[in-house]
Amino acid sequence: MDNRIYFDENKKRYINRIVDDVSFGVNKSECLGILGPNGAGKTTSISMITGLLSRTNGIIQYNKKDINKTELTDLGLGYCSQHDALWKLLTVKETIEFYLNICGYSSKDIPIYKKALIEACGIEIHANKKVCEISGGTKRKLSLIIAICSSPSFLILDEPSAGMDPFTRRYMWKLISKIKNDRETATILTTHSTEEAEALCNRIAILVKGRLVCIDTPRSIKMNHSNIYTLEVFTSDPEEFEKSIVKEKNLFGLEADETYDVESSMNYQKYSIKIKIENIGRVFSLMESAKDQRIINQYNFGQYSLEQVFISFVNKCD
Ligand SMILES: Nc1ncnc2c1ncn2[C@@H]1O[C@H](COP(=O)(O)OP(=O)(O)OP(=O)(O)O)[C@@H](O)[C@H]1O
Repeated sequence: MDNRIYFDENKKRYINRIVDDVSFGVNKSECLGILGPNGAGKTTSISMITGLLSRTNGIIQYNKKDINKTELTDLGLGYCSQHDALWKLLTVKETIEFYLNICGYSSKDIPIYKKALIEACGIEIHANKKVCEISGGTKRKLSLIIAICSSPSFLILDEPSAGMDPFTRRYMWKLISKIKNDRETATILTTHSTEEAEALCNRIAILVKGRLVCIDTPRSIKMNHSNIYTLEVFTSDPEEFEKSIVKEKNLFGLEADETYDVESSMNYQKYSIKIKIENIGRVFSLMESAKDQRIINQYNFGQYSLEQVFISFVNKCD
């Protein structure tokens, strides 16, 4: 049995530790992305970091202030939860005014900040609509406005762009990056999207089954897997390709004890292989000649993307 599931004699019930041995820090002007599959423990981690959930072990500090010994309002924290917590019957404007009020802005300043926030998020045309009348993407933007309206030093975003179309998502990415750079905000965000993590984050922490399996810059994560390549082949005769090109010609220049992974479907083969750099030219030239001989129709050969590295981490932990 997993040692994270144990029986608590005092409470007379089983306890399941969802997140285990997770430790990291985030600097000013830095964005750390927590990347993980469904159920990895991202929201649980964020909930502990923001004090919404208690924890059994460890320390959480904001600028050396312990979260347990400091008033939440003194931490300088802005939080955007995964689920939009908005009042349906307030308008967008009224919602922003309400939060600016709570943050202590004067009645003279509120209209100025409200206008600036609405413009920054590009939601001017929705400003007078009720929350129940705006789309999911606009609700996410409004939730982000609420998180940033106190000008926080620390910004925590749980899947900020969930449910957004690619255009809105990119707009949101620009906005989050601008906040981070202009206000030197330390940001933590969770995401399933390697594209989002790469676009926004200075460092990425990969969380699988409640454990950190990797934390580094996107470039270093990819570089550490830079000897892994994928070859996609479109062919009407996969068996012939496998026999005459992969095996007989030793397509990947592998030693006798080296192997490759292959996924097959009717007209398609996908190989994942560790390749020595000196064999890369060989793959291209053998694939071009296979194309000339009509053994294959088309191919695609390249280095592992961040997404493939992420999938490989998740598969290794299965
Ligand atoms: N209140 C709860 N009681 C018991 N188990 C819970 C509770 N909340 C979450 N879990 C479990 O904790 C694990 C981690 O959930 P969590 O929501 O943190 O994952 P996540 O990485 O944020 O997932 P997703 O990407 O789907 O949002 C899951 O197995 C989930 O079933």
